[in-house]
Amino acid sequence: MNICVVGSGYVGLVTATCFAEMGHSVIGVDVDAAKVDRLSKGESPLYEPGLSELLHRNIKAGRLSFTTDLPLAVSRSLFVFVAVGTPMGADGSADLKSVLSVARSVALTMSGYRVVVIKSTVPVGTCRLVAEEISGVLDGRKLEVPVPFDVVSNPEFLKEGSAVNDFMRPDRVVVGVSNPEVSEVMRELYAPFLRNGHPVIMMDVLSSELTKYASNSFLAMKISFMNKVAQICDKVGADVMSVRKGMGSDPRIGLPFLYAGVGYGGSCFPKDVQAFVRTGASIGVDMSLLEEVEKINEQQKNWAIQKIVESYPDQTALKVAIWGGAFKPETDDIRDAPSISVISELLARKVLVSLYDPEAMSGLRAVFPSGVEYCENPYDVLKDADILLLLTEWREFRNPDWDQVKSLMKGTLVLDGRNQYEASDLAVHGLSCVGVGRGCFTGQP
Ligand SMILES: NC(=O)C1=CN([C@@H]2O[C@H](COP(=O)(O)OP(=O)(O)OC[C@H]3O[C@@H](n4cnc5c(N)ncnc54)[C@H](O)[C@@H]3O)[C@@H](O)[C@H]2O)C=CC1
Ligand SMILES: O=C(O)[C@H]1O[C@H](OP(=O)(O)OP(=O)(O)OC[C@H]2O[C@@H](n3ccc(=O)[nH]c3=O)[C@H](O)[C@@H]2O)[C@H](O)[C@@H](O)[C@@H]1O
Repeated sequence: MNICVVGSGYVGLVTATCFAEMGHSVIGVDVDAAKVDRLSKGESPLYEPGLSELLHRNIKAGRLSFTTDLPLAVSRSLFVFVAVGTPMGADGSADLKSVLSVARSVALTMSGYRVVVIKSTVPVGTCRLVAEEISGVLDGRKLEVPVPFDVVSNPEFLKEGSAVNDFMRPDRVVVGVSNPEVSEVMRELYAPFLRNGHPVIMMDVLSSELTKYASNSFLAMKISFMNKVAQICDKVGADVMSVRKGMGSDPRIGLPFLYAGVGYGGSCFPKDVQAFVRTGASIGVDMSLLEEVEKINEQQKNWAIQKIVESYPDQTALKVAIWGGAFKPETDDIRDAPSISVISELLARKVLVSLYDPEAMSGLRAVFPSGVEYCENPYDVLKDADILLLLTEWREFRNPDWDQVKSLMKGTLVLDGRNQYEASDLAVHGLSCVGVGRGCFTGQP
């Protein structure tokens, strides 16, 4: 089938590449000419495991191309996937400027039936707005025979760092349609991705739009809940990792997404929780539950600073070495990463900061061009550091050479913001480890 995907960011680029991998003819569109230029040469502008290889293969096979020319792409495609950004607006609601501007351009271009698929995360009711925008523009053109079209909601659930795998093997695909005839083509499109029995869940458009916000908000709520449990654990001397196991083994609760840490970040949870709160407010539904989720997350981002101040009330000439700056492992994305608030606060306190991250350093350099010493490997950051602070649980930080760590550092404190280490293991090497929600835990059952 002929598909165009508008927006070539984390979602759009993965969507375009994976559809091409399934044999479709795909055109990726973006307004950013420099991005399109790099993509046309087969260079991925973002780090996502497995993506570069698929990108190369499909460009070479002639199934995938990129352009800034939206009319050209729409003229050649039956499906127009919209995967542009929906950033947080000034009042916390989702900014739909890009989505609606794409809708208008599509309307001005399409000469025959098109399926416009909204993949961007958009508030409930947006597909209706998109359809109105398209019809309005069509009316403006006073066509004698109106061009038929369908607007479909197809929220995306991929996670950064495993985006290709999530798209190629989704747990489920949610599709919201207002015209039952379009369900069949959507099922056909996704069938090759769902060979393992996972379903395409068909529903009405409003429920589909809502499913996306309900899912992200629920996941954010699980994390904030565990961060609250971790605060209790710290006070009473319990271990949040044991509590997680005990709770999560109940299948009604489940183990995933119960990790306490330095707070959730990324381009989606923070903005989607806020947007969902705004949706509630706009229709008179009290969303204080989610306001609390957000408040707990903001507090949690301060965890490292609190621990540093407790151990070093005077921070004169203090040096903190940081491992990891990306908002999670396997990505170069630093949007709303907890590292940004931690580093800002450390610099405001005149603390010396050194940092290593395998993929996110160029992004962090743009945010903190001075004040942070960037190092090319995890051990260089440790020279004369008083504290080692783990903010992102990259695999390469899992089993470091603790003797080397100890010999390079001036101090002995390891702040484990992702609960990757056992205090008793580090004690053997002369290091004291403080985790999240296991601060008082001695390692003795
Ligand atoms: N990043 C993620 O893991 C996920 C994101 N989403 C949602 O998908 C949407 C896109 O997110 P990302 O891919 O992360 O954003 P992104 O910021 O990485 O990419 C958006 C792209 O759209 C382009 N763009 C903006 N306006 C355009 C226009 N008028 N015409 C053509 N291109 C345009 C931008 O230049 C950019 O390359 C958002 O609504 C987000 O909430 C959904 C699931 C996962
Ligand atoms: O809409 C989106 O953009 C996406 O948002 C999240 O995906 P993503 O933000 O890429 O990454 P996650 O793995 O969900 O992690 C988000 C944040 O939560 C943190 N987290 C995650 C899990 C956990 O148990 N504890 C925890 O603190 C991570 O460190 C990270 O900062 C969702 O998991 C995806 O399903 C969704 O498609």
